[in-house]
Amino acid sequence: MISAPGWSGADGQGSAERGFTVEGCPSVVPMASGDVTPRKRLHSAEEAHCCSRPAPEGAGSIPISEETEEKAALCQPCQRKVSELHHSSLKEPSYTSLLLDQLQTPRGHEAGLGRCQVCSTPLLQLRQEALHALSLTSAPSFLPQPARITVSTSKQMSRSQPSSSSSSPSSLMALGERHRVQGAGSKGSVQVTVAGTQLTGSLGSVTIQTQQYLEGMWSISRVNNFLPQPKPVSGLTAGADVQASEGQTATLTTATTTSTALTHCRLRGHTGIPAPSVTPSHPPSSPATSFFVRAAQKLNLSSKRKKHQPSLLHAQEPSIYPTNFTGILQALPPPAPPCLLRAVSKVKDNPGMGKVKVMMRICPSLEAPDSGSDSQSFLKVDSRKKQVTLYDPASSPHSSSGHRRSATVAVPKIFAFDAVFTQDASQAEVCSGTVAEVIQSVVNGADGCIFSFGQVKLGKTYTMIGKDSSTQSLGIVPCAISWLFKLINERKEKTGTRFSVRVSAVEIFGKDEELKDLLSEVSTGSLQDGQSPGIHLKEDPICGTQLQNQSELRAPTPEKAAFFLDAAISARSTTRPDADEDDRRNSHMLFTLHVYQYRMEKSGKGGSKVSGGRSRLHLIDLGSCEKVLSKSRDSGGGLCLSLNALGNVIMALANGAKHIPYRDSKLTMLLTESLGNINCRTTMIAHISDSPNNYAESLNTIQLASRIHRMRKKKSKYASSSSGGESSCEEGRIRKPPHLRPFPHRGGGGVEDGQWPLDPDLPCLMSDPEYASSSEQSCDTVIYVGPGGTAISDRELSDNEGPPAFVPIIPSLNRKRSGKDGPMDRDHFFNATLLRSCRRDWMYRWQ
Ligand SMILES: Nc1ncnc2c1ncn2[C@@H]1O[C@H](COP(=O)(O)OP(=O)(O)OP(=O)(O)O)[C@@H](O)[C@H]1O
Repeated sequence: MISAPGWSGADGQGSAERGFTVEGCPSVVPMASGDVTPRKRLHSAEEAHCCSRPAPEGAGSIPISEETEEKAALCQPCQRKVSELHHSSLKEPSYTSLLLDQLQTPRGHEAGLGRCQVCSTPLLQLRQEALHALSLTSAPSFLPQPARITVSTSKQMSRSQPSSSSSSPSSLMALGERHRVQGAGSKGSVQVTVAGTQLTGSLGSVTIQTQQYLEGMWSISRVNNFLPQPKPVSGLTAGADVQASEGQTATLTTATTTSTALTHCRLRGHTGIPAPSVTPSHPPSSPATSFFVRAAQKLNLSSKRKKHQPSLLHAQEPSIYPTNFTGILQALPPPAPPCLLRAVSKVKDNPGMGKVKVMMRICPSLEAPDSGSDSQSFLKVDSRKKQVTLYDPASSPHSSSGHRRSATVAVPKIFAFDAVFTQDASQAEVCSGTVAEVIQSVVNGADGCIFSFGQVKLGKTYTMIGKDSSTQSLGIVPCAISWLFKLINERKEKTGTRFSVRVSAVEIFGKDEELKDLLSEVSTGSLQDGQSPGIHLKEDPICGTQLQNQSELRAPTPEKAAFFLDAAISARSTTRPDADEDDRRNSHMLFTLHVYQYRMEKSGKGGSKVSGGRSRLHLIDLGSCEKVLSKSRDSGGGLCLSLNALGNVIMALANGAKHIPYRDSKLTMLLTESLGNINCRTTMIAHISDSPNNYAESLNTIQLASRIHRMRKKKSKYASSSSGGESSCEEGRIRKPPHLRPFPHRGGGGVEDGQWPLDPDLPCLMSDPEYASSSEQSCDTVIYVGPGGTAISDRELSDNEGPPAFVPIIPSLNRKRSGKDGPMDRDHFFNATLLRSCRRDWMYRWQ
């Protein structure tokens, strides 16, 4: 311990704690600290010896660069002490390390070090002075003397040195202390503090200069050559992980920004040149130096990485689920097909609602390559005509597949579909060909449904979900998520409509068709609650069969919706490692995107009305049909009952049967609307194999698909549970685009005006006699209005993250009006639901 005459340790604590800046006392070397309360010291008896000079107002720290000034500020014993320390250091280099050690003494231990009884200068300061003098007289390569650290911010400079050159802002700071710039405003400093024992005897902290903080440009000051001079390098050496290799922890603190902002920083020398880099041939001279060199390299590298590949950083984030569609959608979302966005501004005729679109995907056979010629001979595709021609391999003269040839040559069977995707079709082709139109309908207010269908292991899940390994392998569900949000954003910008998207995911699994809420774990955070007891199908007299109590979680971004997809896939029973063939065959996943939308509109009489509603996009990955299409139920050993029931429903629909056996299975109950209701735009993707060995199964699938393709949907006896944008009219008669329902207007005008003033692209449906059809009478009502019918702003809306409450039709209202206006009068219905809405606590938070 160094001691000096005239030193007392009594009052050292306070000033040591507070820092070293002294305001209004030129005889004391000011030290950099923003926390100083120097006026206390001015009033002390000791400070009576000091001259008084008022500091500029607001000067947090007074930079001192003139050695003579520093000397003059000290009393004579102190000056002697400084030169004594200085000479000792010059004589014995190890003495410098000793001084540094003492300067890094934790603050709590400084109480006993004391200060000069004449001028109150702390002993620590004298040591720093000695080291500073040493640095001025030593060679530039002198490394272990970083007692002075340049700390500067533009704000500081402007305050404390309004007329001085900005190139010399410097102040002193005790090592090991964190420096906070007081009142730095928009500009501040960042200090890297190195904690740990290995740096004893060397630098403990360095402050990163933030001269161009506003521009996001950061730099580290090279202090007394602490960081090596910048040298041209051929390449950057990757810095080892600081924490791991050095056993040190680096913490970043800043007065005005968070530590994450540092990832944007660019390290530069204090002259503004590029960040210092070192060649491996110049090894760092001390652990501290090497630490900061590596830190600088690391920051520089991460900044470059971030600049060039911003999204990949996110993609690398590991998923907590087996799949990571969240990451791929965030980093590399699939480009939207041009037709998707083109249609945003061109909502005109909307044909095709009255039937299920059927597309055929031919899956490459996993068999030996020589079977390719067989495939050519039994299956021919005309993509332009969208036709598939099947030749019975048994009757083919070229057959080499072991099929027994029949005596007569069978007539080729030709089937036409809405699209045929060959073995070579990419996922992108399939997705854009199937998804775009359905999404447009959903954003326009109708329901949509896409489902895959086919025999075992033909790529149904691959088509619907795909793989998360690349954008090219994404399936329909992730693409639909990404494009739906894109379309919503376009629509939002164009029309001012506000949207909210929610997600639900349900599995029907097992031969008993159990229902499982695949998102219950996410919504409750509970692991054991995968099979929600509350989820069930409910028969509603107005809306038909509805799924009740499933989790419906808000997805403000596509990434969030993809996160729910990851969660749902993970919770699905087929993801279990012990899932067998039967499990896979009997597992159907219904992933639904619920789109809520509304907009305020001016009505003709100076009032306004709110229109909106809900539409849903059902994306269904069906299980496999194993001999499901054979004539009798008994013929299939591992028969999937759900799909058998689906086959029966489709047959009944295609044959125009009066009774459609929807209730035979939960799956068909859920698909009732999608298959039978004209208000839902449905697309089926049937899968067949290109192997002649699967001819029988392929023929069955194609025949069923063809029936569905010819089938006409009918007006449902139930009201659509969606907003019912699509008018219930016969196929071919639809001339109006799907539409949102108007809510009751405020202040006149509105519904009865028959006007739709805001969106010229959307012709008014209110004048259409078919508009007042069952489709507009939803049994689920979305609440967008507050008390008094006023619109709720984004800020006012709250979101309990729960599913929207089910708002049943009030039976009395229904009875009262049914005789006159059909099942229920439109305005009466709206008023009823609006009344309920006003009482409702929950609201949606809009994006
Ligand atoms: N077009 C394709 N391109 C590349 N791989 C494919 C393709 N179709 C299917 N596969 C692969 O074939 C395998 C089986 O596909 P998938 O699981 O999607 O079939 P599935 O019909 O859903 O099966 P299951 O009968 O079990 O429901 C998967 O590994 C999938 O990646």
